[in-house]
Amino acid sequence: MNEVKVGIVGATGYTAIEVARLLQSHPSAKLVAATSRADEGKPLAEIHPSLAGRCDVQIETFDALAIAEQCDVVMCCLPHGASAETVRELANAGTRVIDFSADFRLSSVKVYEKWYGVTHPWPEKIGQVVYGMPEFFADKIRDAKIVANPGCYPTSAIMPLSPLIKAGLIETSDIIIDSKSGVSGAGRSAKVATLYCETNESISAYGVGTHRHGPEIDDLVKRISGTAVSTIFTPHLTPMDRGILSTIYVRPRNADGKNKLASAEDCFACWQACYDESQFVTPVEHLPATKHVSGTNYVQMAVRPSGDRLVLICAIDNLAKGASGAAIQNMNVMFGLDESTGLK
Ligand SMILES: NC(=O)C1=CN([C@@H]2O[C@H](COP(=O)(O)OP(=O)(O)OC[C@H]3O[C@@H](n4cnc5c(N)ncnc54)[C@H](OP(=O)(O)O)[C@@H]3O)[C@@H](O)[C@H]2O)C=CC1
Ligand SMILES: CC(=O)N[C@@H](CCC(=O)OP(=O)(O)O)C(=O)O
Repeated sequence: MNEVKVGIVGATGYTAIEVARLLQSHPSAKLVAATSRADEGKPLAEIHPSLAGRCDVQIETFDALAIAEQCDVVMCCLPHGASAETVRELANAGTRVIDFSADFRLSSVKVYEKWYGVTHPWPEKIGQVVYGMPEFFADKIRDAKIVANPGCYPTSAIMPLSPLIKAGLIETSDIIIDSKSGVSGAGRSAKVATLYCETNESISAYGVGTHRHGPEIDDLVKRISGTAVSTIFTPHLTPMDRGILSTIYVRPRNADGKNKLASAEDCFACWQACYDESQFVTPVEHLPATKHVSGTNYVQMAVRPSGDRLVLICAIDNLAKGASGAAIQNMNVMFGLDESTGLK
């Protein structure tokens, strides 16, 4: 097929620069348009100097029809709440959209409105948009007009948990997810909590019991495994640029009528079978670290016994498999390319 023409809405943020960077080495896709409200008229490379000399796209003001005319697909990199209306305008204008926000990820409007504290502008679409995790939903992504790109923390929990729940190897309640993220996860817009002086040499928990990614994890694990789960999710901000490490404490079950509890080896074998065909998800023997996957679309996961529990460790890069890498992977699936094109 012809080169896929890509636009970015919200082009001055962190996920946008990662999309632009990945597209520089994509053999079958090209960045052709970019928009932002504050920096209209400037070269994109002026906002993201690492693009100097290799990207001549100028930032435009957002106009759905103009963007749709230029692009086969638009990466909508706006904050949740602001994204849904823009996604609707783009879809109505006839282009395909990958939405980076959480506006279409959940199955229920009620749950969305409770956790996000806003009225959804396009509620009838909730539950109709495919979740952009090709490892589980590639068939629907292929023909989708709109794809809801997964959340970063949820990716690091859904991928290790779902196969184990589906195989009945672990209990569905009493799952504790302790996650740590680099500061780029909070986006580029200045917030006091993400300033250097606040984050350097310090680790802090936030959103304890209230973080909006808890319901996303439970919703997706249920959709993938067919079984309802109830998790406890606590995120932490750590002094790194990028990366997420999730440490997940679970209880093993007696699987398949066997009268012994599932072992770490059983879980590892389950992951190997589930992700046998995956080009990015890698069960590993070592304990994964964020550095092992930094700047890549890979997911590394390991399991260890500890007391009467099993401990799952999963590492991703929040800006790659946690956002822009996943979006490129989704785009590849949508346009009939090998899913790893431009990502290896
Ligand atoms: N950072 C990460 O690791 C991840 C981020 N995401 C999600 O991806 C999306 C983008 O995140 P990220 O790149 O980090 O965000 P940033 O804060 O870095 O950038 C946001 C972009 O959106 C534009 N924008 C901000 N507010 C509005 C608004 N109200 N209406 C229209 N445009 C707006 C900004 O430009 P301007 O103000 O000039 O218009 C900017 O270009 C978010 O939904 C985020 O939750 C998902 C997974 C991981
Ligand atoms: C470190 C940090 O602040 N992380 C962000 C989550 C990252 C993100 O962008 O959220 P979505 O994946 O849902 O879009 C947060 O906790 O809100």
